[in-house]
Amino acid sequence: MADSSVSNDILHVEKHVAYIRSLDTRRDSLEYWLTEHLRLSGVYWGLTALCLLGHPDALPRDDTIAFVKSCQHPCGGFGAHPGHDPHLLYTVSAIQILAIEDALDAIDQDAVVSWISGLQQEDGVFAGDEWGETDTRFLYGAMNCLSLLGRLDAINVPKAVEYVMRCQNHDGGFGMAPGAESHSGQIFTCVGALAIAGDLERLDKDLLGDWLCERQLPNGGLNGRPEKLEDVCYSWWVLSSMAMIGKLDWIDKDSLVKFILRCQDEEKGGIADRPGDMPDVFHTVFGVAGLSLLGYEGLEEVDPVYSHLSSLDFQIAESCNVA
Ligand SMILES: CN(C(=O)[C@H](Cc1cnc[nH]1)NC(=O)OCc1ccccc1)[C@@H](Cc1ccccc1)C(=O)N[C@@H](Cc1c[nH]c2ccccc12)C(=O)NO
Ligand SMILES: [Zn+2]
Repeated sequence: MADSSVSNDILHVEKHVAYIRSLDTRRDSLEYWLTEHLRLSGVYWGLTALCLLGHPDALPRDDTIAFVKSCQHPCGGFGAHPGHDPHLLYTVSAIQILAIEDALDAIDQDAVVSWISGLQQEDGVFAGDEWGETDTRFLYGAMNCLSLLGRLDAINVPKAVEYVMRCQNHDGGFGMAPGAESHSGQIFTCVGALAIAGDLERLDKDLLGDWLCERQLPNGGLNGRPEKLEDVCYSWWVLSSMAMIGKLDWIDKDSLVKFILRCQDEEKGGIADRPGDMPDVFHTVFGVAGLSLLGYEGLEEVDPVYSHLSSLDFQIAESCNVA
């Protein structure tokens, strides 16, 4: 039960740090074992949240790097956990963790690069693994990874951009494939891919900005598609896309900040998808990242393209001028 004495009009930084640090110790919880298939992403979410909250050293750096290394397969790709098959989703998380820890030289980078470039299809899109399912999420993941490694030269970027533009809908949004319905998450991946490729000018920014700001509901939260419920993580996918196209001021920032703060569990720490629900590390990182983008004081700056610390920009800038 929410303790009425604790207010939810401020960010309870220390509670969230303690919540994240407690995650790895709760091996008794069913949730811990049910999320093994997401573990490497979970480490990325926890580490990024701690960095944005100003506590980068709260997770043991050497253990984190050792865990990431233990997930890499000889083929170069990473699984979500030792023994899990390699997939682009978890390879993205692995490279983002190592970039944040400034430990990219701890892994076989050439193997990662050749595995990712091997996933690009004729039409420019990427498969998530050798089973061949394609999605703009994987195209963005490949661009994110390779630009962090300074190896965008290893893939056909113009072909990837051409595929993304084929996914643009008449409402200005993007879906997971050509003709698929506009969806805030897929918009984030398509706009992020164009940003990394340096091709943002190909977007219809006003039409897309209209679609994105219509995601904001009277309660201040944002949803992922028309008629859907508000959700903290969708607030992030919409907000970061708005930031990338320079239309952040089209959002009512004050009511969104209040919505995210209401989603906190002010006793146990952590942020949920909407007020009153159980918090999890995924919504915690995207809630904090959203507050950072909205300029909430005391938070480290977040990079909307890579959804992690903007202090890594020097690396990204270098790799981008490779494109
Ligand atoms: C697999 N995931 C999802 O499907 C979530 C589920 C959800 C949470 N709240 C409402 N639904 N949905 C989600 O991430 O949708 C956003 C999205 C969708 C497509 C593309 C990009 C972002 C979540 C995990 C999860 C599952 C269940 C409950 C809470 C979190 C997830 O891992 N999302 C991925 C989506 C994603 C973001 N960037 C990417 C780049 C490449 C590939 C995937 C992603 C992620 O954030 N990776 O770091
Ligand atoms: Zn969510």
